[in-house]
Amino acid sequence: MIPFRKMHGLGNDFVVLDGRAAALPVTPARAAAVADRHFGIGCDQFIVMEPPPAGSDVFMRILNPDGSEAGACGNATRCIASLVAEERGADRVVVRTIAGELPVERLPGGLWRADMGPARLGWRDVPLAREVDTLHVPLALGPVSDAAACSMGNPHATFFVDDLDASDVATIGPKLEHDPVFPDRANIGFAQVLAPDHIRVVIWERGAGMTLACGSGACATIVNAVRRGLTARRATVSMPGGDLTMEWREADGHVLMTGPVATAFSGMLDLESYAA
Ligand SMILES: N[C@@H](CCC[C@H](N)C(=O)O)C(=O)O
Repeated sequence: MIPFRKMHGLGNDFVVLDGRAAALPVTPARAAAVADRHFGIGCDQFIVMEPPPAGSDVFMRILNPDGSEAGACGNATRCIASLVAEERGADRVVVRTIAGELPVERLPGGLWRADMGPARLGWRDVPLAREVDTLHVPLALGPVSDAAACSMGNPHATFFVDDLDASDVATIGPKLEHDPVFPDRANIGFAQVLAPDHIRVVIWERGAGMTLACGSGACATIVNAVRRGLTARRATVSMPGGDLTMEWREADGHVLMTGPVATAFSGMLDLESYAA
């Protein structure tokens, strides 16, 4: 039996395993089975803490409920950083993912600020299947068109809409996720600018579906909104699960994300009882 912790950031929820002391028998199929909300524990992402490479405090492996691996998960970055920081009595830790190093610091009021790294804006970075302007990707389905794309260590596309409540994200999102223009698929955001410092967004997550919040999606939203001249570099990004405070820093192009972390419960998991 393996101890697990169920955490979330704004309702974007995670099963967290600690594989730092010894390797765990994690496979994509087992992660998918545990993430299943009816036959497993249920989560948006299955997270494994692994020994830290040099220069970082923990390695965070991110698996989606379909078993695919992701390079970034903003909400889990804050959660895992908070665990390691508590262990060490530290206020600042560096989380490493397959996409890079993410420094995270504790702020007053139970908040954590993650430096999510630079937004990558080239078509090969996203990646897109062919050379197109990432600020105006020629992609349209039903009522939405003209996506803005970027990478936050994982691929994102944002559609700016006039009325988010009229957008059928759950129907359109999966089709856009699998559009051939995204060779690695993509997380799809539907964003409504409310004010120069406030955006609402709902994200259809690659490999996961509808989630209450997506940290890397909030990063992509502010980046694409600024690139389109729709908002300032600092803004609140509101999602169904709550708000993140975002900044796309001018000096170095890094995206800073501030928000809460929470543990819902912990328990023991018989991982090997799931088919590998
Ligand atoms: N919930 C995450 C993003 C998780 C990964 C994503 N589904 C992908 O495959 O890229 C976040 O908070 O950023």
